[in-house]
Amino acid sequence: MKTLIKDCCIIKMTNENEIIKKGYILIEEDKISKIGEGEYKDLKDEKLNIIDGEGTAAIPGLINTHTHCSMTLLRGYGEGLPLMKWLNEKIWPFEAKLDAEDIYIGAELAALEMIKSGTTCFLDMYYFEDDICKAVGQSGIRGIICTPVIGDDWQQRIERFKAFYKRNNGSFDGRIINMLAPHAPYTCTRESLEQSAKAAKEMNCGLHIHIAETLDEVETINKTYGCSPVEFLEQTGIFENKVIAAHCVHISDKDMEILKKYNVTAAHCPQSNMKLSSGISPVSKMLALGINVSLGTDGASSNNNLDMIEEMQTASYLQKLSTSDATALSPYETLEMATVNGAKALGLEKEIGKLDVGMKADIVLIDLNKPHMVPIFDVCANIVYSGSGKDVKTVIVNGKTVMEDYVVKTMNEKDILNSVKKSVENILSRQ
Ligand SMILES: N[C@@H](CCSC[C@H]1O[C@@H](n2cnc3c(=O)[nH]cnc32)[C@H](O)[C@@H]1O)C(=O)O
Ligand SMILES: [Zn+2]
Repeated sequence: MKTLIKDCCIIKMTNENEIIKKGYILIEEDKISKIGEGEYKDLKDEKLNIIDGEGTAAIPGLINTHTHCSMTLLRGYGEGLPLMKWLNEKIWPFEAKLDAEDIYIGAELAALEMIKSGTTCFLDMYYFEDDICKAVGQSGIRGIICTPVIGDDWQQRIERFKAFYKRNNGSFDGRIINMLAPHAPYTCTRESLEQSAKAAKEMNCGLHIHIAETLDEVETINKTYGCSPVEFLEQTGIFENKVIAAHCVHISDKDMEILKKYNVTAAHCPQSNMKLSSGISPVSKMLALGINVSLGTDGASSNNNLDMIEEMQTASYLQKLSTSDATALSPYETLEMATVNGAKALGLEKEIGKLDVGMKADIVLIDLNKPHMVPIFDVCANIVYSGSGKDVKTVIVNGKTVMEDYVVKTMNEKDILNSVKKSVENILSRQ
């Protein structure tokens, strides 16, 4: 069965000037087979499932390149603290009580929230990874699910990763991919970082890590190793792999040169950085230097949601403010961070991040028939500045419709919300 989306505005993300005012997208199997202006002509010969796109804008599914999915269970928990206090005093003690079932429910909640706000692919760093793969696989979206390397049992974790990777990488029609995630330079030892780098090379997979999130971190690393977090990580061999580095807030010009040299992607998380008072990442500067910068929400408890449209708005406004330049991060450039750059970060640029013939059909329809969305002088500005995840009407991933006309088809929303309540009650009752 083929699916035709008709009469929608199409933002292909192939070129800023290539926005189709009214056109169609034809989907065959998991891919886009035709895309064009006006009406699709060969209607009569084909059996088509038709989605009326009138009054919507089609964009590539949004790509969240840094989150901890089941932290949805910690939404609103541990407010008003800076990173280290937040982790040590609130988050880590809470996480110590979670079991596989909690993580599964938290991941379902995250997937549901992502679908409803237009995210079709995300990069995740959380534990009970097998359960996360299952929840995400069943939800219909794409997930790059990592095994975290943190703490004293890092050797076992790296070994665990190898078996985990064999079990899950490429599962659910290729929608699940696995990477290894050494947590951060201040929670990993030199040896555990070196061994993570080695394992990733052996498995030919990517690495996901937090880098230079706070000044505290920079000071700690400087005291311990006499250099910056980025310089230290270069020594460990981490950057000889595909690396997605969350945050990159406190980085020097020299650090940026290193990131550029190794093609490291910086996954910018502006709302989390603002909320934990971590600082402002030099995004415009990195982009000008040719560093790939993508976008992430971070976990729901430092944000407090997984809405990538809101995140785009924050990213753009924050660069305008911090550089004193109103032209900084235009709506189109910000959309690029959440689509094209995200795909590039993950090594999936030939498959997702753009709407074009031969690309996977990961498509989001944004509702423009709303008071806050008219008039339309610049459709990208309407989406990034006037819109939010709540304007996402229809979502297609890998050719399958996971939400149509605001109704999620792959998950039972009511059941999930009930399970979350029960799960949190259980967690709080544990010692
Ligand atoms: N403690 C678990 C989970 C590690 S996953 C990643 C960890 O990153 C934590 N985390 C979430 N947001 C941030 C952040 O912004 N910076 C650093 N760590 C974070 C999160 O709470 C979680 O503990 C284990 O032993 O496997
Ligand atoms: Zn994080």
